[in-house]
Amino acid sequence: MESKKKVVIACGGTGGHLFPGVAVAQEMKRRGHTVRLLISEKKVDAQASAKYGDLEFDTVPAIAKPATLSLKMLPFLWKLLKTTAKCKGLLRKFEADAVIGMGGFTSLPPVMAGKKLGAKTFVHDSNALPGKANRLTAKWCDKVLLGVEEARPYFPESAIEITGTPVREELYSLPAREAAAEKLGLDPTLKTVLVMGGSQGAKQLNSLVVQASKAMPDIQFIHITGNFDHDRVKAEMGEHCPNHKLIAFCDDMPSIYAVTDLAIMRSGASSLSEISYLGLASILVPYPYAAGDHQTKNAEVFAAANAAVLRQESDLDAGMLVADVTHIFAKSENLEKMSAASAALGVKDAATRVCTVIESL
Ligand SMILES: CC(=O)N[C@H]1[C@@H](OP(=O)(O)OP(=O)(O)OC[C@H]2O[C@@H](n3ccc(=O)[nH]c3=O)[C@H](O)[C@@H]2O)O[C@H](CO)[C@@H](O)[C@@H]1O
Repeated sequence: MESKKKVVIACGGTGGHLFPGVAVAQEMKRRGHTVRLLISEKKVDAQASAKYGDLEFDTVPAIAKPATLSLKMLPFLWKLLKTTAKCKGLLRKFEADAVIGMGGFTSLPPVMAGKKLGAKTFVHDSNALPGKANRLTAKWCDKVLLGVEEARPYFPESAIEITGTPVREELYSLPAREAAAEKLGLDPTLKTVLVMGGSQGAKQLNSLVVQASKAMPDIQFIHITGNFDHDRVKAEMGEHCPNHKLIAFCDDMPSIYAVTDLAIMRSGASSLSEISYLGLASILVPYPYAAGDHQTKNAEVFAAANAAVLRQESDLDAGMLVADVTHIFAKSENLEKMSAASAALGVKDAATRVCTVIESL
């Protein structure tokens, strides 16, 4: 019989790391393993993990490496060592057999601690252009699990497993559109556009969508602004916008996706794994300041497959957004083709694939 393992999943820092970590935890638990998630002390992690009361979380300090070699490296290295020592304590107490880091420098100390204690170590990277922390960690960990083929050239071939990026189990089956629309205060019969800015800010995109929606009164918009930008967008929208609903942060993505016909969003890897899992069409506007412009690389995968329209924020105006949305909705076959292309990029069994690799070592 398969031996049961104790697995630590390091997934702090942003929703893009946390939610795939939750997805892995849910599947490992379902298979009878014991799991513990390490997240950061940031508010965003506390907010995003709050609804997963059946999972066990510990916090470790968030670590960010300075962009350039400077004196700032000294406090970074000190924090790295201190946090690794703290992680060693947590891992010893938990008697971890395996540690998987879901990306970002916040994942580095737990995986380093796991390596020092002789646990099996893994990193998962969901992006087409992998992050620096994962490229560093991959040099000495047992397996590198990738969300997309495009990341393959950045890692040692012998360590690679292509798994896709897991989505949380509540997305496996969505509520009915009518029920979800009622819950969200929307009209289920109207074409519905989801706007999702991502964790790092989408001020300009948020403003452009507000202008664009005013020109498309027959289409309804459900717009996640991010906590930081909600009041500004609300003020900008003004009083009478019956077709445009704002949410600061949503802890019920299944309902949101159940009513979505088209998404206008950043191209963070986790959001992309979700829309492809669900076969949703999109207009992608990469976050312009993402490290190495990796969101453009993510979006290019979707645009090349005709699953999405790719627009750079610097070139975009409200008129272009109106034209894109109008064109996509003009014929049902436009949306159907994009949706089918999106679904073809989705990896339905990503959680199973990740867990099978962890179990195999
Ligand atoms: C700016 C930046 O560098 N962001 C990076 C960050 O993702 P970042 O956290 O910005 O964004 P992602 O799109 O990857 O993930 C967002 C996640 O949050 C969820 N969500 C979002 C809004 C909300 O109200 N409720 C909610 O649950 C989404 O469903 C999704 O699961 O890590 C990703 C994975 O390495 C990268 O691809 C992104 O480029």
